[in-house]
Amino acid sequence: MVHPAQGQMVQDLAAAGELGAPPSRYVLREKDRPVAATGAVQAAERELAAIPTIDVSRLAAESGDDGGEAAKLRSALQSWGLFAVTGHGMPEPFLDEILAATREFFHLPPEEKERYSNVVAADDGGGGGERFQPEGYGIDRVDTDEQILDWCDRLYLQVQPEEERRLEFWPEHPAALRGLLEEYTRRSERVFRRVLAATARSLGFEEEFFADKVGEKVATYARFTYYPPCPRPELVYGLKPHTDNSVLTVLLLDKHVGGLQLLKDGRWLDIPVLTNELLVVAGDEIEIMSNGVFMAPVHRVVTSERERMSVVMFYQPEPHKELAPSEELVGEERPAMYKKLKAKAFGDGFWDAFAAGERTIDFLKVKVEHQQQQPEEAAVSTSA
Ligand SMILES: O=C(O)CCC(=O)C(=O)O
Ligand SMILES: [Fe+2]
Repeated sequence: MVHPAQGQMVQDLAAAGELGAPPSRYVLREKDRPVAATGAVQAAERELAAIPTIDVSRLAAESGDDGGEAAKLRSALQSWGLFAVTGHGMPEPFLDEILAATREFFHLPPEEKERYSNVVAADDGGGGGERFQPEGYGIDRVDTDEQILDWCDRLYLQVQPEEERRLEFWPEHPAALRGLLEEYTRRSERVFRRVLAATARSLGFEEEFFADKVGEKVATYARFTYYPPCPRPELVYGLKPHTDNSVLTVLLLDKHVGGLQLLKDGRWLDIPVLTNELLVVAGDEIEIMSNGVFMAPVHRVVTSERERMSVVMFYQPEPHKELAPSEELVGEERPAMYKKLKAKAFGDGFWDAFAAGERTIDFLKVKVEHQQQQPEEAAVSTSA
């Protein structure tokens, strides 16, 4: 069974024109609305985040002398949960080509994109019907009438391991897209591997510390997101607040239009538009594996009157791997903050959690409830 709203692409809505305001399905409750919309009037209220930058080429230093870059990485992950990446070795024209191909894909006629639809024939025998699957082109999963929908369409593809690729969902047009995606998959994984190794080193572990827990055949998913121009950006989310289902996420952002925001110390900050830098974000799985030393930051996307794109790579552990706080990071001072579960169970839970607007860690009740001091006791001790 597929929810009737599943078939409505945001891009088609936006293109129908004369759209005075987004339909009610997209309109946020007042308390959730992004206060600082992209209009000039509110510009003064917006706060551009001075995010840390890490040079990944320095992280590779074999001698171990990286000029303090790993220490910087640890501090960036602990205070921000994300950072801009330089030294990734990808030439700017290459990144531009990927964004251009993404734009070209989303600008194809609807019937061309529908060939890769994430609504497929139900294969449960008998009755026909359709079902939603994460892979392919469309909107994110709609579960209920009440769910407020995000102002974006996306193409979601598993790119690794290679034998898991379902090429029938890889667009044939524009012709350059497949090759670009293959090349980007290779290059982006190098960034992921380097950052993961340095993350381990920054905690005093061997470089393979996290890599072994993740496995050689990381499950990698590419998400191409298209945020159509929105007539009333202050009423909707491009993408609702969430943390990523990943160990780490590597993002290639639109070079012209901002919109990504980070929740830091209770405030939403704008991630600046980057040019030749990538962005790395810590995901739920590193939060669990590090026993909360690194926390996945909550982020969201706000829209504007201009279209926007991003190409995002999610790196997840091999599905059969156990996801758990690393023993070396658990002790009397720091008891295990998360329960053990299979990487696949966590990954599957993400989609239910995302549709419900919750963090997977909360939705699946992965946090361990530690005995807290009772409020009465606290009151007694302070008044004594
Ligand atoms: O489009 C963006 O800037 C961010 C997208 C994002 O957070 C995601 O795909 O998980
Ligand atoms: Fe995200």
